Amino acid sequence: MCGIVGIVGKTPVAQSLYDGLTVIQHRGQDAAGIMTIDQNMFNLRKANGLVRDVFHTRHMKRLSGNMGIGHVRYPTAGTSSSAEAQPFYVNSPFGIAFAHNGNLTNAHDLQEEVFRIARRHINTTSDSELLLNILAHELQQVAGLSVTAEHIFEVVTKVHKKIRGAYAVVAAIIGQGIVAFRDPHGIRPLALGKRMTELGEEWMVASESVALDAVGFQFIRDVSPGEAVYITENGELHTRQCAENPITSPCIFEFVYFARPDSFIDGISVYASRVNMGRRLGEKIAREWSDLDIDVVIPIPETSMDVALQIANTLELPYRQGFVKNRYIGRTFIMPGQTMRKKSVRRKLNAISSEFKGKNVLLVDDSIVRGTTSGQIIEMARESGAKKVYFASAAPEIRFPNVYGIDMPSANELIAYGREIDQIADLIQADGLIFQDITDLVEAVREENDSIQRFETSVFDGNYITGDVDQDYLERIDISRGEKSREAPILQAELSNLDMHNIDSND
Ligand SMILES: O=P(O)(O)OC[C@H]1O[C@H](OP(=O)(O)OP(=O)(O)O)[C@H](O)[C@@H]1O
Ligand SMILES: NC(=O)CC[C@H](N)C(=O)O
Ligand SMILES: [Mg+2]
Repeated sequence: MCGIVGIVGKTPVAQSLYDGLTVIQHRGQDAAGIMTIDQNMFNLRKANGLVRDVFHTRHMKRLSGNMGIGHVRYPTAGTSSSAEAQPFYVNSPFGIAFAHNGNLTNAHDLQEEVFRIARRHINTTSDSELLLNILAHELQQVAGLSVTAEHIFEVVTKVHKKIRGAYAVVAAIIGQGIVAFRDPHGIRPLALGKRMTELGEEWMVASESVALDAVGFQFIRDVSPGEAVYITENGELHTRQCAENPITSPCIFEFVYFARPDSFIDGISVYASRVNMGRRLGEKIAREWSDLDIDVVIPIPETSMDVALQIANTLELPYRQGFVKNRYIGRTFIMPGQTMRKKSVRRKLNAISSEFKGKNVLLVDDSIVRGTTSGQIIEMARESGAKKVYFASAAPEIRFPNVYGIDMPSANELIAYGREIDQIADLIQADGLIFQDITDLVEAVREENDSIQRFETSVFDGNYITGDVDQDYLERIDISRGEKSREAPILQAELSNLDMHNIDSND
């Protein structure tokens, strides 16, 4: 679920890009990068790691210039190699730096086309490098010695026709400006903001509005699904709808888990949607478990806290913090590899025994995906002396792989795949287990903006809105990206031999 930022400023932008990336760090913990443009030169720093570890003072000094883009990566295609960290770069036409959040579903077909039609070489297995080369090829076809807004809109229109899947993109074209666009379904989010300075207007795009807040940009609006935004290096804004049939269908998992609660996506407060999820799930618990003897509601930090508090309010039960989160450990779900995810749960969360001893507890999480967290947390609650442990999930059962930028390529890894609720409860050792209904989840989010008719809900119902995902496709990604394929260390080592950058991004 990577995060992207881009700024066209009047003064150096590196610090704002850095600060913007730190507040969307929750979208990707594997790699980070910033590319700026100064006097007709790109400056790049990217590497594996968190934002605070990748950029040191010496890198920040090198990232001069008033225009630039940044990325935090959560790999959902290709490998975790630093060669696939973003931004990516191509030298023609003009020189383009590029960052992408999402996942293409027709990357396989495009790969061949890029070589056959454009004679372009892709040096990684990243779908984002592919997308950059398609964009570059189309720009090459239309632009002369400079780029106009018309060129950009023509190019994005063509790109929409060629590629399928989820993409929110920002690209900086040297000597010209920054272009940003969102796929015609608007699966991944993208917000536009403005900052007034004495020297004039500065513009920023970012995956989440919270990144704009953090660096003093005022949220203007979401980039519409299918729309392209072009900001010239002088700060003129041009926008146009470039998709023939845009249908707003944002990914519902952004609201369940990915986005920060203080962000607004497509006019919806992520926080308010989570409170609604809590209310609706609380009502379901009251309806279906009226005879249950719950003493206390306890959240599983961090994302479920807003939901759990509302469940407690709805059920008129006490809400207590039974687990303490180690603030130096990030999100476990977006870590690569099941071994690392499993180990991290206990390092990340520790129980306060007194909150469990002799009590019947209702544990609340935003979602149960592989069951890594819930299984271990229930064990911890019992070790701490809980009498009974009930479990509630603010999202419905996740039974289908994700192909749009969440790393769940294989149904077999999902604990709810092929299982009924009581079988899942047995596996995680819960005394009772309840999931939100899909209609309630959708309505909880829609309550905040009922003009949105549809959400991307494939992980719950197997309905892939881009219309190009069939069983064959799912089997292919299962083989290429499933847990087994990632356990092949040779592949990783071989690929890191190809860590080549034509701009210095190292120390
Ligand atoms: O069933 P699983 O495969 O364990 O996945 C679901 C869990 O992973 C996420 O937490 P995470 O630790 O990533 O982040 P958080 O601190 O934001 O809750 C999510 O909030 C659930 O707790
Ligand atoms: N989660 C994402 O947005 C990832 C972007 C891209 N598919 C990558 O793997 O680098
Ligand atoms: Mg969690």
